Amino acid sequence: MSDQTKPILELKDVSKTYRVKQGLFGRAKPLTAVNQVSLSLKRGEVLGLVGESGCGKSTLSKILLGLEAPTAGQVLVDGEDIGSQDRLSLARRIQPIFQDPYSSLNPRKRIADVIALPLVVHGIGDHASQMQEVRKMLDIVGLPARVMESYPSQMSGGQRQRVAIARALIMKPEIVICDEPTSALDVSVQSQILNLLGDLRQEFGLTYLFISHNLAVVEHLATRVAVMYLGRIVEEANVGGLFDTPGHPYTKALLKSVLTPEPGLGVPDTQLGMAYPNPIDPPSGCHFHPRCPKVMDNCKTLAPDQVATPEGHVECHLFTSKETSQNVSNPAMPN
Ligand SMILES: Nc1ncnc2c1ncn2[C@@H]1O[C@H](COP(=O)(O)OP(=O)(O)OP(=O)(O)O)[C@@H](O)[C@H]1O
Repeated sequence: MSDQTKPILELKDVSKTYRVKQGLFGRAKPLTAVNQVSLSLKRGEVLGLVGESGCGKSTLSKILLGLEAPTAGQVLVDGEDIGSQDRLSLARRIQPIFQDPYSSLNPRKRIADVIALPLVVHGIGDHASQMQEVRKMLDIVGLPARVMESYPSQMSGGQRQRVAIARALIMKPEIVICDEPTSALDVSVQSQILNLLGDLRQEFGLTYLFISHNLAVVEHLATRVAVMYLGRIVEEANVGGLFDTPGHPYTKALLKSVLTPEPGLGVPDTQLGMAYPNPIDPPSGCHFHPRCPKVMDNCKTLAPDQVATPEGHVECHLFTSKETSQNVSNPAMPN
């Protein structure tokens, strides 16, 4: 039996830099989408990864699924580097559920074939046993067996997301990367899918990386939360701590955005004024400083170090600066 206390998923200083050409004759410039990210998930944990559009969430999920190679750093599953694993063993360990089930399901395939696809691709079982597995999975996700003959276009958004969940679980993975799994759904259907994901986690002991720009959705499922800004994890904490005593000014802005109307829709309205920076030309010092309501002089020139907090860690000069030394007795709460 595997060691339950050891991390099942570990990212060690993972970075991804693309070379991006600007204009027809421009020279390619580096764009760092993921910048020295370290994360660790224990079996059964749900780590929520939150941040605005463009912060690097999807790039990180592609790295975890083996769809992109990191430029630097290591991803370990059960202590093994994913770079050294073949596609089948990786697929047996990590499976994705994407945002828009319509575009991630082949519209020309019957639901039975959509769900069986991972088994077919990896040559697992014969047709009869694959169809038996599909029936089992449909039952698990709460769909009747008769939908096997249907096509994605004949199903509702919620039903399609159940199909996507069945397809992910048919490989009996240990880890599921849920990339905005409810953002494309009506608010009423969102909670049904979140409840289903919660139940499945209990039943199968799954570990989730739950990616979302919506903290309200993350609060529903996550045990811990990592907040990402311009490729870096700027704060990580247990879910209760992050919501009760957020440390980073960016986390506070994201939390305020949860209170805006229609929390499930669109990108968060962070009320931070300036637009999100372009990662091809990141601000100096702390990348958040041009938008930060608490900006200090050293924020403009110095990148903040990671500081431990009672709940996790944070990267912000408010936690290290002499200007806030009066708060050092409670480093989670500079005002
Ligand atoms: N293949 C690529 N080539 C060049 N730049 C890329 C590539 N993929 C992503 N990027 C850039 O990397 C940054 C992070 O993108 P990413 O899609 O990971 O962010 P995100 O947080 O998932 O955003 P969204 O929620 O909109 O999907 C963006 O500036 C994006 O333009």
